[in-house]
Amino acid sequence: MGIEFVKGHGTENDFVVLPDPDGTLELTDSRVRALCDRSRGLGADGVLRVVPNKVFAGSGDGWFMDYRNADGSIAEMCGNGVRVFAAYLVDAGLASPGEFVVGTRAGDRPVVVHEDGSVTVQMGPARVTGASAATLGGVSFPGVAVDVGNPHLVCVTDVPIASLDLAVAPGRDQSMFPNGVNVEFVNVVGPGALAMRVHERGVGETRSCGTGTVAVVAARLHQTGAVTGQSTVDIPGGRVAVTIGEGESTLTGPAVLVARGELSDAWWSSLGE
Ligand SMILES: N[C@@H](CCC[C@H](N)C(=O)O)C(=O)O
Repeated sequence: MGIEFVKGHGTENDFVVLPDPDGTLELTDSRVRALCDRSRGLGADGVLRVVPNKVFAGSGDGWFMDYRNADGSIAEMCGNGVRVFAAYLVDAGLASPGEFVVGTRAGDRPVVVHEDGSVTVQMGPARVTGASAATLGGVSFPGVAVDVGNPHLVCVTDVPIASLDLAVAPGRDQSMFPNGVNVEFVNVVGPGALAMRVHERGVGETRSCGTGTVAVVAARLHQTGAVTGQSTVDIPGGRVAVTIGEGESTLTGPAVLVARGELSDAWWSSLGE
């Protein structure tokens, strides 16, 4: 019997979900790259391995989201991924609708799966850590560095984001972001309304980044001298709502399960370990 998978997305940031209740799946970097490849695999921005906390961490109840970027690298947190992960747990009967907690490398993330299928995630603190700049096409974009468990550089600009070429990774200050960074370009489109495009570390341009949307709202509030507030964020894949509180943030948006199936054993084995 092949390995079970589910395909899903959150505002078109898409994932292959791999249930691994015994923690026995050999999820190598090369297997992640093959799964995420849109020509030779299923195609996705990342992989969400579903493993019990007690298997992953040796203790605890509930489930751990073992997130991998499309290039096989590990990231601390994924805001769209955790919504899809929560929707999968409910759909699979592994959690009840309503409130529960998902384990991540950035810490526990309480989630609420709503009746309409949207999911609210308590994303933890969004910490402004400094100022930096991204370069794109020879142009320097001043930015605000924000840590949402993973690193972000938020560049609010008057240049229309639709005009930017994000096919290549923006340049960054290597000493400030030695492990890479997710870079967001943001236009202010109204009071409490932002629009964003993102180049994700380990992936490339994606149609949405949940941690990125939290980072841009925190950065925009910081620029305007505010500590708390809320905003919608439009991304190419849809819209999410973000609230920044004192030392806490929440993200609400859709989570869609698209398909389920089995990986071919022969294909999986051919990828090696
Ligand atoms: N798409 C995600 C972020 C995934 C991790 C990121 N690429 C990183 O390396 O930090 C999201 O929705 O937050």
